[in-house]
Amino acid sequence: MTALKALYGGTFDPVHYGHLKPVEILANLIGLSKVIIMPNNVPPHRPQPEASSAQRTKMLKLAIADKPLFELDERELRRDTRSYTSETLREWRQEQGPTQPLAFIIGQDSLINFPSWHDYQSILDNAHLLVCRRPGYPMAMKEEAHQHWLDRHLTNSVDDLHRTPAGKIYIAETPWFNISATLIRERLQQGESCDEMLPQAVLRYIHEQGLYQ
Ligand SMILES: Nc1ncnc2c1ncn2[C@@H]1O[C@H](COP(=O)(O)OP(=O)(O)OP(=O)(O)O)[C@@H](O)[C@H]1O
Ligand SMILES: O=C(O)c1ccc[n+]([C@@H]2O[C@H](COP(=O)([O-])O)[C@@H](O)[C@H]2O)c1
Repeated sequence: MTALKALYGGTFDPVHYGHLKPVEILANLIGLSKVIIMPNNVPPHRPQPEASSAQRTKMLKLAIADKPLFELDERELRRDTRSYTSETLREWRQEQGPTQPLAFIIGQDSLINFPSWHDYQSILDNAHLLVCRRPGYPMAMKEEAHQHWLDRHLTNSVDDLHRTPAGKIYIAETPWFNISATLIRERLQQGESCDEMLPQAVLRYIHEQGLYQ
């Protein structure tokens, strides 16, 4: 059996424990030996981040320096156009061949908005979706047609993820972490502590660079 490979895309402005901890637990639950973190360059569905791509990448490097589970993929940083996941996964699929099991990791909030993503249907042609739970977001889709789409692709079987190349959605029983980059940026701006929310090395870098003031 070929090992399932998983890509974890995000804006990471900044990276925090709400990104890292659920995914470490997910990796244990379903047997992922690597998670490839991929910062976007031009987020498709939100304003440009406060930190530059170089600063967000540096923060990711600091966050994963002592975590061998994670490695970094900078491919989206080399594109100046919007970082559409469908394009990235098409390219990754071509590199990995048609039978390699591939997955894209998202949080529950991203799943709810997933049908608004560019060419979203094609994403499942190239990868599975692995979803981490997140507090404050519903588990049901907003529109009935999208709920049917979700139901058609849902699986509870970890074996399915490892044995098929793409096309399944797996909602993992990961714990809730009530942390967001927005909350961290707001707290830092108000001079409030964020010590428990992100790695110390990332926090030090934020202060050194004068970010989020
Ligand atoms: N606390 C969390 N629990 C589970 N998933 C999360 C959490 N925070 C972020 N994610 C997921 O990580 C991915 C990257 O998220 P992103 O970089 O936008 O972080 P964010 O905290 O949501 O940022 P912002 O507050 O700026 O919108 C997304 O798929 C998102 O759903
Ligand atoms: O392709 C799209 O249309 C699309 C729309 C929204 C988000 N994404 C991707 O989903 C990941 C999480 O997005 P975000 O904005 O929550 O950081 C990140 O890799 C984004 O580039 C992709």
